[in-house]
Amino acid sequence: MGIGAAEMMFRCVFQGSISMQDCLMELPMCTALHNLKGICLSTCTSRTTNISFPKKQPRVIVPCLCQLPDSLLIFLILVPALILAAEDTTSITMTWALSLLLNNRDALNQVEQELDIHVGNNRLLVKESDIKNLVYLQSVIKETLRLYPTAPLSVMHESIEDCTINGYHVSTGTWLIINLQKIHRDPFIWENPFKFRPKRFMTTHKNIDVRGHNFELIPFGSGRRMCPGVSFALQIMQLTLANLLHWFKFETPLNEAVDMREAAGMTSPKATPLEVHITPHLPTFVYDSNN
Ligand code: HEM
Repeated sequence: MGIGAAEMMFRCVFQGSISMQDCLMELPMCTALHNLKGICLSTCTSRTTNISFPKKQPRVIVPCLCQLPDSLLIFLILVPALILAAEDTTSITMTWALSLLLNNRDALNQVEQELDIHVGNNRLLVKESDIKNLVYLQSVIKETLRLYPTAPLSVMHESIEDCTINGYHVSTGTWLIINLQKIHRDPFIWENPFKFRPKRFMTTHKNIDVRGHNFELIPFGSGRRMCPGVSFALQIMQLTLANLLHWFKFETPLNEAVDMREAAGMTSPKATPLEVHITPHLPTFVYDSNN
């Protein structure tokens, strides 16, 4: 595939530079989609030919979508879009969190201690109700999202009317790209901005959260188009990371530092795969139990 499916959708939705048909041609070929793709392609072709687009407007996806039946819309567009938006982002963030912890063994020890205290080593599952007690782990996730926001340049927005922000005139139709990573590493806001210090969210930045209210930390964006998956993402990441670190002891091969180089793209995955050695962390009988 010359261009990623996500990027295709992006260009289709935001720039109108690629038609919906081309965009759908690039969707991943999972079995369900393979069968449904043909239906959608023909549906789109027949439906879009009768749509008249305003002359000056680029051809965008929304008018096409509005004409699809709801069920088709959900299965062909919303479900893949949600999978695209949800899968990469959470797995990339968890990989960075684990990498940061492996390069900062004190922090890793602290997470393990917290789990020992609040979950204990005679219980297998960390439950949702445990998360409120795992404040250090929550801070680890926040600090990871600060240093490695999954969408470092967020998502492009376009102003729909002239406005003035902080004395700067912004005309209608201006494209706005926010450099989240730059804001998250601003030395005027964050002391030692490049250091991994989860504790800052328990002390100096205790009241800063990631839900779009504090503009110094907006990995999920802010305002009416901010990420609707924020609560789900935080819950999944906290629960998954807590369980992984509770079940296993993580180490790097030969105890080497993890390579923290980032790959380029709309999202920012690690440039190289994360390799770890895992060994059981709990007594054997706990793994045999179901609790
Ligand atoms: C670490 C996890 C995640 C991060 C960092 C993240 C980040 C973002 C960002 C920065 C945006 C753009 C906001 C803007 O335009 O200002 C966005 C949009 C979006 N996200 Fe997430 N996201 C994550 C997980 C998820 C999950 C789990 C879901 C779904 C279950 C999801 C669904 C969406 C959708 C549907 C949009 C588009 C919203 C719109 O345009 O109105 N995201 N996300």
